[in-house]
Amino acid sequence: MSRTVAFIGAGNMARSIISGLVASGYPAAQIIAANPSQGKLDALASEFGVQTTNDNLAACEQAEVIVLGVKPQLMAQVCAPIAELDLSGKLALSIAAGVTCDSLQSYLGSDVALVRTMPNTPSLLGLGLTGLYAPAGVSQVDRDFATELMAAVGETLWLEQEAQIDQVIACAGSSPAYFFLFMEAMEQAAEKMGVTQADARLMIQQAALGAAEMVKHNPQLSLAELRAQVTSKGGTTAKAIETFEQQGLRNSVADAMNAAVERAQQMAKEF
Ligand SMILES: NC(=O)C1=CN([C@@H]2O[C@H](COP(=O)(O)OP(=O)(O)OC[C@H]3O[C@@H](n4cnc5c(N)ncnc54)[C@H](O)[C@@H]3O)[C@@H](O)[C@H]2O)C=CC1
Ligand SMILES: O=C(O)[C@@H]1CCC=N1
Repeated sequence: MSRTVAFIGAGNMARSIISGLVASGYPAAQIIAANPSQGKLDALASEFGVQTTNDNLAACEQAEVIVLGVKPQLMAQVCAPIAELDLSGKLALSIAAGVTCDSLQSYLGSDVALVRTMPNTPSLLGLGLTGLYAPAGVSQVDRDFATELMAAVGETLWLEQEAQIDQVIACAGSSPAYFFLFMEAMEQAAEKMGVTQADARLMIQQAALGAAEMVKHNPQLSLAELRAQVTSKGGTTAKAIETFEQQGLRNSVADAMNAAVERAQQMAKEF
């Protein structure tokens, strides 16, 4: 049976998960979205038929699972009143970057079982990826429920060490934005060539979708082999790739991913 899930903070990421969950058949009546702004709640209620409230505590009392979906800097202040409730038997699932299990446990107290996750916004379409980590002592039933919940919106990856959550941030949590940036840069370059914005967007969208599907459907081929299939000797792609390599694309990507990890580590000290 589905457990009642309260989303505390119903912003971009929570909305993506809610949308994916409802699309996968999770009963909307067992999802509660709690957020201060009425506009977001009204949109969630009309789009997905979920319950809504601006009372975090009422939502947490009603729910068996509490998804903490607020910004990391608000986590301590949002958890303080929740910790006053009887949380025994409840599962808290955090989606926040840079807030450790130790911090979460200190904010919520020891009665609650904790799973720390790192999802991403493609969950909206059921195409997400969520990294999950739970401290020792969290029951298999709770681990299985967390897996079931996040598997409804995409792939799941259990992690042995909490520090691996920061790797998931760099590779999957933050990375949809890297691809959007790349596509944005391509769109701008295409427009400078005289392509209309609509045509540029369509071409880039199809190339990105097709490339991702080719990766998915050809696990036997390395990414370098897939690239080689497009790259005719002495041809156009070779020139484009040579330009990326000469301008240090690989270093830029590595620096960016390391910067994401470092920021997550820094946030873990702040929040
Ligand atoms: N956006 C993304 O791609 C991802 C975000 N995350 C994590 O998800 C969390 C939320 O991020 P976003 O959804 O991007 O931010 P957001 O700003 O869109 O959502 C946060 C929501 O919390 C609400 N809120 C503020 N104060 C509150 C309170 N006292 N009680 C209840 N709700 C309150 C805000 O009104 C807002 O709707 C962050 O901790 C972030 O690290 C994790 C993975 C990916
Ligand atoms: O930018 C952030 O901090 C959050 C975590 C991963 C994606 N968005």
